[in-house]
Amino acid sequence: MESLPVPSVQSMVAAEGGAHVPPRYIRPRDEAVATDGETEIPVIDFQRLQLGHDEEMARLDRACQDWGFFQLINHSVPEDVVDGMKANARGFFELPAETKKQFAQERGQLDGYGQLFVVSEDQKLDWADILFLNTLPVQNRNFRFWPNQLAKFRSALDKYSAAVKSIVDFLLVTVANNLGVDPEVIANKCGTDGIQAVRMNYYPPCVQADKVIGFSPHSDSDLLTLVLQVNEVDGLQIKRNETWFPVRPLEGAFIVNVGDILQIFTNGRYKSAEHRAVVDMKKERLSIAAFHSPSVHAVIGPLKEMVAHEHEAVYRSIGHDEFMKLFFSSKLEGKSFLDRMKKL
Ligand SMILES: O=C(O)CCC(=O)C(=O)O
Ligand SMILES: [Fe+2]
Repeated sequence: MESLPVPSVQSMVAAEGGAHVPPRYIRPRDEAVATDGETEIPVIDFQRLQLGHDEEMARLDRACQDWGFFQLINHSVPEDVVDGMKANARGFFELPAETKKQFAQERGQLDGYGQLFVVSEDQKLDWADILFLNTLPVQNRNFRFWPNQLAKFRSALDKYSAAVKSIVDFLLVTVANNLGVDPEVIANKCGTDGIQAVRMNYYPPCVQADKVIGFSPHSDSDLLTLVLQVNEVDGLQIKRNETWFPVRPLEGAFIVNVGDILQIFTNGRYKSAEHRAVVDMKKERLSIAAFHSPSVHAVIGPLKEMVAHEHEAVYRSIGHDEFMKLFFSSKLEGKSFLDRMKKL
């Protein structure tokens, strides 16, 4: 199978000492950036949700409406599971370039090492390398892309992905309760073959950090994403009212994004979060995102419970496989993809 003709940013930086940034990576950045974003971004306490605190549930509901984004503290993923995943993600990007090449994505496939959303030869590129792996349903796992050079990679990813899935399952029940929808309705969309994928992002330092983008502005296409920042270097930003807010993850917290499918399910009541990543001049940055979507057999469209008689459905309903084809064939351009799901 042919692999994608996209060079690894990491090997490019290693080869040149980062002195030269190829034009294909130079990107304009002119929007306003807030300086005090971290104080405004909602923080949700997982333990309080589990204890059924009404106030915390209401705060979650507001966070999903206003920001589509929050930090989740006091969650139940054990520290050793988080640390094991961080160590193995780092371990992957530290493998020799020749070894990483064995895991290069193949054309038309998502799994593997490379970049996502490369839809044309002349498209501008992100200053980042990724390792993308499908984790659920199990038949979606393509172990050819799971680096067996790292003895503990597989068990670390197994434990981590199972732990974050149980958090997302609980959040989705709480979300349904907040919406006044039977939690079974969302659970049935996921069924026994709900999709989970994990994406490890590596952003090398860049001498012209203000001229490149680590991750193009986008919203995630799924229901809920849990993001873990691996090292101390910040870079994630979230857009609200035309301003980018830098995110400073709280110690031990997950960053949670509402994805496009949850926006569509709720007929727009909840908003998926537009976000991007910027890079540092001197330090590398790593993050791990875990995406959670319904079964491939589910219909993606507004839940009928969310379309009251007086409201019209804002979005079309299409099969999940068709939805994914549409998403991955679109360039990452903020939230423009969702417009393609709007009813005409
Ligand atoms: O690097 C980050 O913090 C964000 C990554 C992200 O948005 C993604 O993987 O979808
Ligand atoms: Fe994202």
